[in-house]
Amino acid sequence: MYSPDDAQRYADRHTTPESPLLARLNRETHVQLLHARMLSGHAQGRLLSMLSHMVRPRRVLELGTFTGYSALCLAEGLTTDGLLHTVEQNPELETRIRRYVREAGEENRIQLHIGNARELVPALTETWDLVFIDADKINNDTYYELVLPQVRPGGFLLIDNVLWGGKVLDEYPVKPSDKDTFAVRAFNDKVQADERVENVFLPLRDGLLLVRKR
Ligand SMILES: C[S@@+](CC[C@H](N)C(=O)[O-])C[C@H]1O[C@@H](n2cnc3c(N)ncnc32)[C@H](O)[C@@H]1O
Repeated sequence: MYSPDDAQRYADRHTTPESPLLARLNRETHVQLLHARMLSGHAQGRLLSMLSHMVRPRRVLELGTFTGYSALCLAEGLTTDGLLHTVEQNPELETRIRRYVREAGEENRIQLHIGNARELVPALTETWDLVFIDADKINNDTYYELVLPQVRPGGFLLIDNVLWGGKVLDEYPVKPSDKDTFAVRAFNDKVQADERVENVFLPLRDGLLLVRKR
C-alpha cells in the first residue's frame, strides 16, 4: 500500500513545474511571511492554471490575494482582452503583490483591490466567468451568495480549503467554539444541496470545491 503523501509526491513529480517567477514568489513567501501555508503552491497552482486555460475566462474574480500566487496562476488562462480582479484586505501585502504582477507582465490584466471583500465585491459590476473564493473561510457563504448572481450561467466558482485540515469529517471532534469549522461544514453541505449549481469536491491539498452555475 502507499500513503497519500507518497501519492502526492509522485503526483507533484508528474505535474508541470512552476515558472521560475512563481517558484521565487513561493519561496519568498515561505521565508518572509507568517502563514505561508495559505499560498496555493505548486500542484494547486498548476490546477488553477489548467482550469483557467480550460475555461478561457474574460472576467475572473479572486477573493483573498495573499501574495498573488493564485492570481498569477489564474491569469494564465485569461483571454487576451481578459481581466482578473483580486481583493485583499491586508494593505501590508500590496507592494509585494504589485511587484510580482509587474514582473509577470500582468499589470494590465490583474487589478488589485485592497480592502474588505464584503464591501468591495458589490461595487464590481462585472459578469464573472470564473470566481476563486479563498479569503476568510467563515464568510464563504456570504461571498458565494454575493457573487453567484453575477456569475454567468455555465460559469464556475472554485472554493479553497473545503477540507479544513480534515475537520469537516464527521469523525472529527469539533469544539463548540470552533466557529470556522462549523461554517465550512455548513457551507459544503449547502452547496451539495443547492439546485442552482453542480459541484465536484476535489480532496487535493486542503480540498478544492469546483462549482458550475447551471
Ligand atoms: C488563504 S489566503 C489566500 C491565498 C491565495 N489565494 C493563494 O492561493 O496564494 C487568504 C487571504 O484572504 C485575505 N482576507 C481575509 N479576509 C478577507 C476579506 N474579508 N476581504 C479580503 N481579503 C481577505 C487574507 O488577508 C489572506 O491574505
